[in-house]
Amino acid sequence: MYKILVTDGISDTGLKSLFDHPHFVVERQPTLPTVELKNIIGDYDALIVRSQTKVTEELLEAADKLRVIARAGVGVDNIDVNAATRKGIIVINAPGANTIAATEHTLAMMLSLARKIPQAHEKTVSGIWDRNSFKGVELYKKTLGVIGMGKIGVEVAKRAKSFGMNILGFDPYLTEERANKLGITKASLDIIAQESDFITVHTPLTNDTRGLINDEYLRKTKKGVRFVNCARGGIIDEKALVRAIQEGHVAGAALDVFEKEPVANPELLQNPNIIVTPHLGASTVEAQEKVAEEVSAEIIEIFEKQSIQNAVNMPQMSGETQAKLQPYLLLGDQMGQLVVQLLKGNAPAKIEINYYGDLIGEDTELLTRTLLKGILSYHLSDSVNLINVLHLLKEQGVSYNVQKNATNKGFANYMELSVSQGKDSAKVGATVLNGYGARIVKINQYRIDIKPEKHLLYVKHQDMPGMIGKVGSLLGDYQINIGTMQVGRTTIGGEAIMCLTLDKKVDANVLRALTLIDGLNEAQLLELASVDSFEAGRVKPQKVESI
Ligand SMILES: NC(=O)C1=CN([C@@H]2O[C@H](COP(=O)(O)OP(=O)(O)OC[C@H]3O[C@@H](n4cnc5c(N)ncnc54)[C@H](O)[C@@H]3O)[C@@H](O)[C@H]2O)C=CC1
Ligand SMILES: O=C(O)CCC(=O)C(=O)O
Repeated sequence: MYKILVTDGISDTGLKSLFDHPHFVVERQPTLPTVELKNIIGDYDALIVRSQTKVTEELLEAADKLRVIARAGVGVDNIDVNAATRKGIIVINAPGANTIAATEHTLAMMLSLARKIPQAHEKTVSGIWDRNSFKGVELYKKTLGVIGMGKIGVEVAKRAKSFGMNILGFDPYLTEERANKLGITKASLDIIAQESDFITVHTPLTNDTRGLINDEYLRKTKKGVRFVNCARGGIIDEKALVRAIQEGHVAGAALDVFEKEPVANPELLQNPNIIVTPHLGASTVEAQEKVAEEVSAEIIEIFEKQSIQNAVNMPQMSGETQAKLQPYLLLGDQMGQLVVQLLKGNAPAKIEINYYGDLIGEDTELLTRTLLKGILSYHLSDSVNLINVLHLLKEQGVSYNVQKNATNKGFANYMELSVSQGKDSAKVGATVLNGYGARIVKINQYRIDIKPEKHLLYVKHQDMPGMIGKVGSLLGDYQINIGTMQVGRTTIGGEAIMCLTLDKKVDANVLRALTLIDGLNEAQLLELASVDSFEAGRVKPQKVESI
């Protein structure tokens, strides 16, 4: 049974799939301050929040069982994603589920700003019939600058066009071709400043966008410009905005989000040219049901099928790429485990990953993380997962390098993993053979061909007659059945290897007996995760218990 804590106002209808699920217990709490939440968070496997609950590092320190933090919405700036990543906690969100709500709110705010609707409403309900103070402006034929042409920015632009507005768009990812398709003009921030009558921002709050609209930018804008911010407080510098409005350069602003929420700044709240709403962009019945539905479905997928779709702290990839990588994931994890054992339990200081063949055309980030996780899990066991593996590597001071090679290694696809620590090094090469599945085809300098199995015996010996028979009969004496046996050598009569798959684990006595065989230099037992303990989920190659 998994325990889910839901804080903030989240739709019950949207949470139905979790409430109805026999493996989940859902408990609700109002928005709680960190000190109170800290006392209870240790009991829960997942936490669902909107934007009010602050998921801080301090809170996460007490979250010993927590596997998933779900943001029922888009922006995750109320969650310390880095701290969650360090703890290996998956952070998911519901991108797109509230796009229409935020888009419509932006349009509502722009129209309200243009026509002074909130001010007129307030005066009318107070009993004053004033038809002179609220002359507005039209949107028709005006220029709208949209900064951030992501999901919401694009939908705002489409709707604003239907008002007869001319749209200028700025986004680092906006291409000329896409702008043409949307019927808008791709513009620089400076052009937007010089030509826009209205400017609306739709970016996340990042180091780049904090204070994007500041004194300097405002000075470049057209006199009488109006601003809308339904994205994140802080993208527009509030003090600079108030100054520009007081100076009469900016005609007004409509703000749904603030540098500090709840907003208390009287300069904003008492300015007659600034209209405000309390972060209501996503507050529609439809959006709230949808965000809750999406995160509930995703939580069920993660816990039941080990599959993650919208993790903020995991590489995003298409379903097609996930499907293509799937056959390599278990193999990648096993290669990692194998190579670190070949290093005789030393922790590697350097890791090299090389991809060849079909793999060079794929987004291999997930596979790389899987290989690295396989290595680190040998020493760090369950504390390492695909979320925190890069962080843990950095913390351990292990460097890694990934290369995609155009040269051919004789297989349609091939990956090679090398590790080193001082003078010691180890290498494993593997491929997935069409119709035959995964194969380890190289161990150190030796070519072999083995199907990865849970129990492997790796033997180094002199290349001389009778060795295979001696090893085989000794294992037989101990009632150990051999699945497959492969030999490899680089020179006739030189050092050779044997790699055997065994039906059960051999103990230290067997290893000692093996090393007494004349000509046998070394025998090492290697253990790999079995297919069952890997549970090949689409993106989660590990049972959630060991995330
Ligand atoms: N007021 C509310 O209740 C709501 C607010 N939001 C906020 O709206 C914002 C946009 O959301 P979506 O469109 O869903 O996100 P999105 O991820 O689809 O789009 C964001 C866009 O901003 C662009 N961007 C990033 N840095 C930029 C920069 N320096 N200059 C220009 N563009 C930049 C990105 O390239 C991306 O295209 C987010 O901050 C989100 O948190 C979203 C929903 C509701
Ligand atoms: O949950 C909310 O109401 C806030 C929505 C929001 O700001 C977001 O999704 O980024």
